[in-house]
Amino acid sequence: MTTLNLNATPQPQQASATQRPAPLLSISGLSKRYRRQDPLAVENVGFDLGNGEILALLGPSGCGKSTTLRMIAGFEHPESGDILLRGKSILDQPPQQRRIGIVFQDYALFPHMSLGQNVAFAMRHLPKAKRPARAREWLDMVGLADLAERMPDELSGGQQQRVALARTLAAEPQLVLLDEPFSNLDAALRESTRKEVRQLFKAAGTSVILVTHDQAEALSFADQVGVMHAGKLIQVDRPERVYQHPATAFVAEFLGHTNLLDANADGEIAQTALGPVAITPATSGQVRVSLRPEHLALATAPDGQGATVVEREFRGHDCFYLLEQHGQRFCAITPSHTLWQIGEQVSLEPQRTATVLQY
Ligand SMILES: Nc1ncnc2c1ncn2[C@@H]1O[C@H](COP(=O)(O)OP(=O)(O)OP(=O)(O)O)[C@@H](O)[C@H]1O
Repeated sequence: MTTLNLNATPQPQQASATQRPAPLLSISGLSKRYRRQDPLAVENVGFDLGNGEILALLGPSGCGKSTTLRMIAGFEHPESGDILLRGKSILDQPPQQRRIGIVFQDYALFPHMSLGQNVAFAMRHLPKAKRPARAREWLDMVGLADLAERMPDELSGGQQQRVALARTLAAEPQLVLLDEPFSNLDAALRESTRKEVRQLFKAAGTSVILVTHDQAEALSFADQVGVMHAGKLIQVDRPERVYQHPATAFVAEFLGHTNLLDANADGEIAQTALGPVAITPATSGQVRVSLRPEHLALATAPDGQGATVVEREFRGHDCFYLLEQHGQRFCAITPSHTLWQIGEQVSLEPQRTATVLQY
């Protein structure tokens, strides 16, 4: 288990090139506009992906995630920028030459072929005689070797998704792109499938880019999370860093509930509507900070003092509260062993360092 030191000095958003081995994929200044009258669908996007690394591109509908993926795959051509795979530009290569595997939402197995045939179909780089045995190995890797003779319509959605992955991996791609691959699965299956698929990629050492608008999926599946908004890549960092130290109010709010507080900073402390709060990075002047609801502690306050509980959502292991103090609203999440009722007076005590946001 990783213990987060929330008071530590923030690390740079991306480690410098000298600390990291040469990336598998390096994207710089990537922009795309579909029609002249439209705004840029993707604007000046850049990031690196290391060998065996999983990156999630996360953002709301229409922010440019799929367009970025389609440019990497070669289905769209960028207006500007470059895409380097193992140090060489692939912009002039057609999709089939890029050796990039893609898994879409509708995993589209060939309905008239057995699972074994579906997987073998992807292995055109191997002699025909070797394909069935190798197909079994890939199916074994996704835990479905016993079902090689079955037809796709004889499988559950999660099993079909695993076959689609086996088929993608069987082509031995340099990089795998996943476009919302779990969104057709029901909630319980989605969680278990994505856990299995992550283990599979890690075991195979596959480099992956996942596109999703589901923050829980991005945080649990990826080694790095890139948050996109209106065509721009706002922040790329480890999941715990983007959650604990969001760069902007948009990132903070897209990754979960937060308290956005206007504050007057003086070094490592800022004055806020909740009193003095420790902040990072140290700064001075008027700032806006993000304080997560689980970083606020509640305690019973005398009548007429503190905040009033306005809403309460009991969630089993914890409880989500909406509170009002001097006309301002705050949210808090506390363990459910102690519960406050709507209308009760509580004091709000910041427990952790708040993050100074960029405007
Ligand atoms: N073929 C197209 N022609 C014109 N505009 C397009 C085309 N494809 C996407 N767009 C526009 O480009 C922008 C980015 O779309 P994109 O599909 O990349 O977003 P996204 O983040 O993947 O969204 P979603 O999560 O809904 O798939 C949107 O404004 C969209 O309407």
